[in-house]
Amino acid sequence: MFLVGLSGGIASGKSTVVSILRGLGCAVIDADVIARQVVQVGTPAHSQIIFHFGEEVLLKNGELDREKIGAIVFSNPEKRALLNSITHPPIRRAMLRQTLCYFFLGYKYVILDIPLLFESGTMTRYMKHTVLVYCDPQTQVERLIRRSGLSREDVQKRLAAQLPIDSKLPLADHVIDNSGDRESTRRQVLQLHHRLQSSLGYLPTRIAALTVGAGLVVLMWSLIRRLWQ
Ligand SMILES: Nc1ncnc2c1ncn2[C@@H]1O[C@H](COP(=O)(O)OP(=O)(O)OP(=O)(O)O)[C@@H](O)[C@H]1O
Repeated sequence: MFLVGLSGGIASGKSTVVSILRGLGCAVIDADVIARQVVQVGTPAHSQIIFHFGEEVLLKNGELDREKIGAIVFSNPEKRALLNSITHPPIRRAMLRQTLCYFFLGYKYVILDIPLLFESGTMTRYMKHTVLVYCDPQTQVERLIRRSGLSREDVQKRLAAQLPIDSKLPLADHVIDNSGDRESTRRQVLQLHHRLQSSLGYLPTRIAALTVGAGLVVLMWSLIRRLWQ
């Protein structure tokens, strides 16, 4: 099995592409969903965040006020590093657990949908392939306005706070251009899926796992034989 990192820009079409991939039966791990799960009420990360950031970052129902925490860490790199040091280890563990599940289920590749994959600089090294869901900046603005109802000015501000999507183009192994209609995107996703599915990149981990498994069986067998003798 091998890992495929998928990312894009705000409203570039990541969810659209992921839902096509899921429809094809692909294994997808959503980093955003995991990031929410690990800070749910009652989790160790939730308690640590209250300890370091105070109860003022909570909503009335005890959940974290993501907007408030976002505003704090946006302007304070130390707090951002602190928050990351609390949340990243359980996120990594959960991703690893899900990846192993898919491995044992026999999937050839697993897609990790990571919004800041290219910005993180470290995650790409674990990926055999990286995919950028691209959308030309003008279409991106129009779709974001339509989806959010924000003014053009606010949308431009949001986009300016992110790495421009064009600068991610040279960083990706594959690009799905979602600037056109949904059918064109679907065709590109199908092509990519066939390419990844027919790749032999999954063999090294399978062979390694089979070798370890066979080694364990031999070890157990010789232990049992010794006990019987
Ligand atoms: N090919 C397309 N044609 C028309 N509209 C599209 C297309 N792809 C996506 N959209 C619309 O654009 C908006 C953004 O798409 P989507 O939610 O897939 O992007 P995203 O990258 O997951 O966004 P974000 O990360 O900001 O949540 C949605 O309203 C979606 O319906």
